[in-house]
Amino acid sequence: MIEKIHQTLRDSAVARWSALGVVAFTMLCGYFLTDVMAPLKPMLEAQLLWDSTDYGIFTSAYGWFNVFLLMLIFGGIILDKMGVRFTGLGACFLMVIGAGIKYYAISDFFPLGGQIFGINSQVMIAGLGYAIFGVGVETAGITVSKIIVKWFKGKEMALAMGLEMATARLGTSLALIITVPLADTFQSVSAPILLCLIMLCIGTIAFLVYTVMDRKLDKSIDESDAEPEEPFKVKDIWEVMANKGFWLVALLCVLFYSAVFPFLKYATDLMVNKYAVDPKLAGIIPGLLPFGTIILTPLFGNLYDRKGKGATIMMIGAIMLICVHGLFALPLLNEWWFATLVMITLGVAFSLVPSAMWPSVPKIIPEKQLGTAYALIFWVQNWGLMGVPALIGWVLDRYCKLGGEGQPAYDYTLPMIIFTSFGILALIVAIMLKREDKKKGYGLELPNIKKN
Ligand SMILES: NCCCC[C@H](NC(=O)[C@@H](N)CCCCN)C(=O)O
Repeated sequence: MIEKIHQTLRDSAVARWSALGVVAFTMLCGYFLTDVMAPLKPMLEAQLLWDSTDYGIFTSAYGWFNVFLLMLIFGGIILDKMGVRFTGLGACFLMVIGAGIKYYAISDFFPLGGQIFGINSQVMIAGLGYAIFGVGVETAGITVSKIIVKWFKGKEMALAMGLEMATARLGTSLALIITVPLADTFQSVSAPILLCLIMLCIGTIAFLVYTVMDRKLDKSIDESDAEPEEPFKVKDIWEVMANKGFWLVALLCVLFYSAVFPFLKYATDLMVNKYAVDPKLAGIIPGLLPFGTIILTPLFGNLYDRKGKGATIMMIGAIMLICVHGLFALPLLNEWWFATLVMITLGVAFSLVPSAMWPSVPKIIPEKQLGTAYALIFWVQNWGLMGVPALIGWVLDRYCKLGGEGQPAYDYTLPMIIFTSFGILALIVAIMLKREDKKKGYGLELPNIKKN
């Protein structure tokens, strides 16, 4: 009898996995647009006359509003105060608006030749759209993280987070693999962006469906005799920020992700310039990376749920990251098959760290502060997502130009040394996090599934 009183909708496996499927699809649409321009870099240079600095500026726009206008932090506070339905829908609308502006800037309707602040106006307007989209997709990301904790705490939380990331990264894979063929078929650089825009509209409808499920979950929680959650207060932000474990996760996050997502933005170009892969096929090799993580992230998440060892998993991932970028930096085996093997190894590293890092946050931070905590971590991470692509673009133009025929050719050694350094710093932070866990007893090395 008592058991029955405590039942809520999250105790239904069908309900919680369906809810996950719906929000994960929304994230897939978001990730598709996030990475759609990466394989187009050579085309943007050849057809729209962008250079690497333009591309770096555009790519860094993703974080402009999140970082400088603190939009992500506001997003986290709104999330904790207003809940997942309101915040998630708002985030979806921002993604659609941003994608629309970006499409307009890259399409044939846009008048070429202008400048804003001395920068190609097409780059700036596309950047503006990407910046608005960036606020939307990042806020959607923290909202979905909170949704997963809401449905899966004490259950298969790391597996659920792993599956959500896997689905979202399917969007990255799609972006890397189908973009160039699509642009070629329609003879237009903007065609893939239009497809993203349509997908984002469908993703928004999917989130609308989720809001119905969320309402039902809240109703079932109200009807059970579960303890009501304490409301979020502004002082909670300071509490989160005073937590050393939180800062170590945030630092690990920015260092690790700075060596992966910004790398992916240049990986197609690296394949062309270092491994002499045909530009039409070059997106396939980096496209394997998210594909690998699609299988491995849930697998490692499941391992963490059952066996624990979260802090150790993060350390192993950081070590692998160092080896991978080190191998890309070294002047050896400039062959496509070697690049493919190294990329697959990066996929393993990129599955290990996130599968353990994100589900570790609820072990360090209480649930009512989770929106704010995830938002702050994403905010710190966005400094890297914004700054590193711009830095690499500048380094390529300034120090790495080789002056190939027709298209600019680059020596990628220096950028790869920069990415390797992020890996080394990430390893140091991962070691510190393991020590802090021992001291404070967060339970990062313990399984997530609570045995009844
Ligand atoms: N439950 C946490 C999910 C985070 C997933 C993580 N995403 C991010 O870190 C985003 N801030 C950046 C997304 C950039 C997309 N190219 C992930 O591993 O995808």
